[in-house]
Amino acid sequence: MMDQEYGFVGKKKPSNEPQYYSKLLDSIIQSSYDGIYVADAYGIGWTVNDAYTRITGVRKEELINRDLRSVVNEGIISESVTFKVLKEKKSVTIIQKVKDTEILATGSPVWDDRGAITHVVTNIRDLSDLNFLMEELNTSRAFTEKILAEVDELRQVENTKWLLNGVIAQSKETMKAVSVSQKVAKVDSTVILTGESGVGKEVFANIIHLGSHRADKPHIKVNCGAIPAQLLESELFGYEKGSFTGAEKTGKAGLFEKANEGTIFLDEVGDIPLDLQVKLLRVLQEFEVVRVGGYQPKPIDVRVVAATNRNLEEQVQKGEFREDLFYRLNIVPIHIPSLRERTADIAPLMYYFLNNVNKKYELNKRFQAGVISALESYQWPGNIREMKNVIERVAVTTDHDEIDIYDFPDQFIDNFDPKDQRKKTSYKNKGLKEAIMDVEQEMIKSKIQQGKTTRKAADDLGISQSSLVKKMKKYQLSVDAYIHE
Ligand SMILES: Nc1ncnc2c1ncn2[C@@H]1O[C@H](COP(=O)(O)OP(=O)(O)OP(=O)(O)O)[C@@H](O)[C@H]1O
Repeated sequence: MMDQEYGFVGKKKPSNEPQYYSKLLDSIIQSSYDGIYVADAYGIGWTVNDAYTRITGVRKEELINRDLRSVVNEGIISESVTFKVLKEKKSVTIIQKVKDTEILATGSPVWDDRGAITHVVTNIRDLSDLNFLMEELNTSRAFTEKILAEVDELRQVENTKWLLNGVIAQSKETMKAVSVSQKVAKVDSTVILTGESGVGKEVFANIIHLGSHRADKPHIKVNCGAIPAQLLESELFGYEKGSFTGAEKTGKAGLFEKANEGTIFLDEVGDIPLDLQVKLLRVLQEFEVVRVGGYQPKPIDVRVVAATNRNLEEQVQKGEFREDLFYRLNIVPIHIPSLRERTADIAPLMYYFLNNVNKKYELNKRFQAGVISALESYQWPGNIREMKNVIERVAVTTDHDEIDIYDFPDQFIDNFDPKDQRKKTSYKNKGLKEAIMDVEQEMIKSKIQQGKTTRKAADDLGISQSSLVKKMKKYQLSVDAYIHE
């Protein structure tokens, strides 16, 4: 059965003769890819394989039956691992020089039944082979690191896309504010966002919080102007039990405490009454809060982002805002321009809000040609908030799908000058190039206004999707605000 298992059936069984094993051992030693050299307990060379000669260039006759001491003395090998093994009575690995080749030599003792060393088997490897492998490993490690860094970068870009998802930034002015916000998000400096009501200061506060290391910690938003002055202190800093009538029995943590480890967004900071401003200044200086009715300061780790639509410098001059608090808040000021100052954002914002309403209410509304340019010249006193609301209102109240300028409230129509519109589309006073560009822009706008995807619009216009996207960029028609399938 065993014979069958091992494939000896019909063949000659291996001999038990010592010569047979000696031959077998020799062929095992010869078949090794590593160099093998065996010496006896006296340091006399016993056998050596061809790989040893291949690696070191030392011929068999220089080693076999020769005392290793003389081999070392003749400088054939730099030092003997065999003698080290014989001395230390254990396996030893050294780096050895054999005829100018650096090799890694591992010597291992062979023991007899009485515990004496009879031979030392030395296994050698060319270090240049190993160095080569090491280099390859390092190269492949460096390559892997590069790939990982690229993956990280891509992930970062993805995160940025996600972060900016829903934030339209087409104009240079808005892009600059976005880029400063993203930079400042990485550090803990106090930021003050300034700009008229409805320009998107809260949107920028979100960019800062979400881009910071505090992104998964609380983001507490306080509209300081909306909370009655007498309540604001206890809202911001909390109160101890029984500190005033109507207070919760257990006391209450303030918004600063709730924002611990995260970000607190102090909207309308210019509305904070003077007496509270002192307390806020202390918090910003010491980073600790004392609850109303309490004495014990509590340390807090909060990043402060403030916003105001007032002119704080003017308020300081009038004595309505503390100068020291102003400088504390004004570490990184970011001004968000009004919509009038960034007209390049108007068209993409309009499409963006109309798309949102269409999706939300399953509508199919689109702007009639001319509506966008009329709205571009509107003054937008209420900024983006006004635009968002008016587009939603017009989209849901009109019966027809094509939104006309006359569907907008009166102040928009008052602003709309049809003669001016005609002038805009009259090419008489223009050069050929300019007139062609105007027609091109008008045609693209009108296709896009029909709510078409860039692919469909490109088909209709008889150009490729990529050249449509290029042209949209050229005419500053936001590409991101449109659908691309
Ligand atoms: N760049 C933008 N892209 C898309 N939507 C925006 C953008 N900026 C603002 N909005 C939208 O406009 C509206 C008003 O923005 P937000 O509340 O941030 O303005 P604000 O400056 O903080 O106003 P206030 O001074 O009154 O607090 C919000 O619905 C917001 O989502």
